[in-house]
Amino acid sequence: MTDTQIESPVSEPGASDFVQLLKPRVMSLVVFTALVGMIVAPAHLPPVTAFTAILFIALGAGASGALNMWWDADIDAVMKRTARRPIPAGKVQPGEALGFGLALSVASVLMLGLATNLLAAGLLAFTIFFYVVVYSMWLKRSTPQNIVIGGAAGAFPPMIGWVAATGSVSVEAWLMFALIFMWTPPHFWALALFMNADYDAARVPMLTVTHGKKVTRRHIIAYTLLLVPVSLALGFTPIGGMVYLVTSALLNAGFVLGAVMILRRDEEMAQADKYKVEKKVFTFSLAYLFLHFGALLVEASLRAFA
Ligand code: HEM
Ligand SMILES: CC(C)=CCC/C(C)=C/CC/C(C)=C/COP(=O)(O)OP(=O)(O)O
Repeated sequence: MTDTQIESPVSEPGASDFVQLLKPRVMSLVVFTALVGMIVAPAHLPPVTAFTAILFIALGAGASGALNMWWDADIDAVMKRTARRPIPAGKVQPGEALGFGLALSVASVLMLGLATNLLAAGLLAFTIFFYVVVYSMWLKRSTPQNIVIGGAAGAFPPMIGWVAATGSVSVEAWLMFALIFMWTPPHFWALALFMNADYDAARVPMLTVTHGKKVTRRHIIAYTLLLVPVSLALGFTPIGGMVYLVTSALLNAGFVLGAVMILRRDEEMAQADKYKVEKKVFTFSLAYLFLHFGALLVEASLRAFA
């Protein structure tokens, strides 16, 4: 982190500033995917243990968000989308965010280990490390492949949920990982197409900045096409089924269509309608992931009542 443009504190930080450090909106999808990973697993935890485990996975994810905001405060201060975050806004001091993030990281890993098992705790620790050190500190500022590799961090939560319940990793857990891993690039690049100015100003080497939007549009369709077989494959495992397969086929058709529309547009067309299609595809990407995991949940309930 460098010491650019971070205002000195204007007031005592409030609880809501610390909640913001946890990146709660992104956390919501992390918690949901972890919960589904836990519920669809073949072994089940007692309800109180399951609730405790999800709470600590959520806190671990939040802790990594706080550490990311501590490290990226200089970038966040420059970007319009992030300038009002607690550190650049001067509401929380960098040292406070660092202490908060470290304390929560240690506590969440220890507590998950005590509540469930060592492998789940180890995976949570590795995920926090991957997001903070590998993605934020290393890749984000050094390569346009940052989000492709770094996206692995966001792909671990369902596997952590699964391992918390079963104590081991399996093909289904890897496929849930692969689904999020392949989904992350089109999810992020759709957004980068209309947020490019922010990354350009902050000199973050996102693909849109280093290779331009035309190349990014091509990358979106390529990764979306790779996502299709990966997402459908889950439907043929013991946690899949017809409901999942039909849902996945429809969602994939929608995502591929969106990616094709993005590919066929140039910058002039996108600017003319204020990136309407790119914005829709970004929103659709969130629904895509949510509904895939939702369909897994439906399959689990059908099995439970069969
Ligand atoms: C390295 C990988 C990723 C990058 C670079 C990325 C980037 C972003 C960015 C920049 C936003 C806009 C946030 C805002 O408006 O403040 C966003 C939104 C979002 N992302 Fe991602 N994302 C990544 C992976 C993920 C993963 C793995 C998940 C969950 C499984 C996720 C869930 C979400 C959600 C739920 C939102 C919407 C939040 C809102 O309502 O504003 N993202 N993402
Ligand atoms: C269990 C656990 C530890 C999970 C956490 C992993 C996680 C949610 C990773 C998601 C990656 C993510 C939201 C990147 C945002 O990029 P960015 O940080 O560059 O975005 P920004 O510009 O909004 O800060």
